[in-house]
Amino acid sequence: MTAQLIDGNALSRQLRSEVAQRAAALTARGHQPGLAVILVGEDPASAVYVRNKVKACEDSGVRSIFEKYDADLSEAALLARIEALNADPTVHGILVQMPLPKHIDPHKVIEAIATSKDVDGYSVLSAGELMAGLDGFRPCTPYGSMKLIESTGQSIKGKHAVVIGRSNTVGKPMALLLLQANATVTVTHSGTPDLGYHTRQADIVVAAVGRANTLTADMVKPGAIVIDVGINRKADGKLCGDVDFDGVKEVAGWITPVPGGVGPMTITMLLVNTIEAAERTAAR
Ligand SMILES: Nc1nc(=O)c2c([nH]1)NC[C@@H]1CN(c3ccc(C(=O)N[C@@H](CCC(=O)O)C(=O)O)cc3)C=[N+]21
Repeated sequence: MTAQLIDGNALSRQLRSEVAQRAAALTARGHQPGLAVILVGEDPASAVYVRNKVKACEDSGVRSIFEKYDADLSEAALLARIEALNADPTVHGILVQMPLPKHIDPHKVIEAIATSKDVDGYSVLSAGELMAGLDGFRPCTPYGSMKLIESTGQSIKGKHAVVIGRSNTVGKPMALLLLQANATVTVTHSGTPDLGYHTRQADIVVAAVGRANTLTADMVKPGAIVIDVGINRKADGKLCGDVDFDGVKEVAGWITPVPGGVGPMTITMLLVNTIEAAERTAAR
């Protein structure tokens, strides 16, 4: 193994201890930060992530308000719950776990969340703020991925970063954050004919497609930083990312594992955004 492991659990512990201090300070002033987490339906993976989020809140002194609904909950009922949470001054962040059942329009739901409580950073306004270089909540997965890249100590400015995937929640905001950090950014996707042609030139690769073995050793420049956002379940039930970890770790300079890389950092940045939201309210 030539690559250094970028440990998302270790970085999370470090950042979450800062979150816990800020939460304690807010609580002492009568403003305990609160995060509402809404789960609709029985998707088993969603149940795991949501449990991890609620546990992370408890460990950091953030109050969690967990609401679980049956898959047949109506869209109107969900929107009404969001309205109530918008109006609740003890709730600083609202997260509706995706994916939602087919009969509920996720866009409508996201836009119903007050921008000041959009700690997922999924709303059109939050996306616009990121695009315009304004302060606002950044989506947690790309935000956490930036922290993982920064943790290598390597400067991002002038580096060539290649993002694989163009989703609204990861690929697109990731490209914007890398641009903001003065990287030269290439965004590739399922319609890119020769992915390796691009990734071989990359100093930083962020893989976010949701398909195992998308990035293999022959596609990586020696010494590159490789961030694996993928979460795929293998036939044996184990998790793996989009990167062929065993092959790529022999070529890359730095690499994130799955699990233990981006996943825990997604939750950490959710906590950071929630604290930020609570601090803004307390300052008013
Ligand atoms: N409104 C909304 N916000 C989200 O942030 C959101 C979402 N919906 N829907 C699904 C995705 C996925 N996601 C993960 C969070 C934590 C882990 C995580 O903790 N992963 C652990 C392993 C967990 C396991 O064992 O399955 C790790 O990588 O080490 C993974 C994935 C948040 N998402």
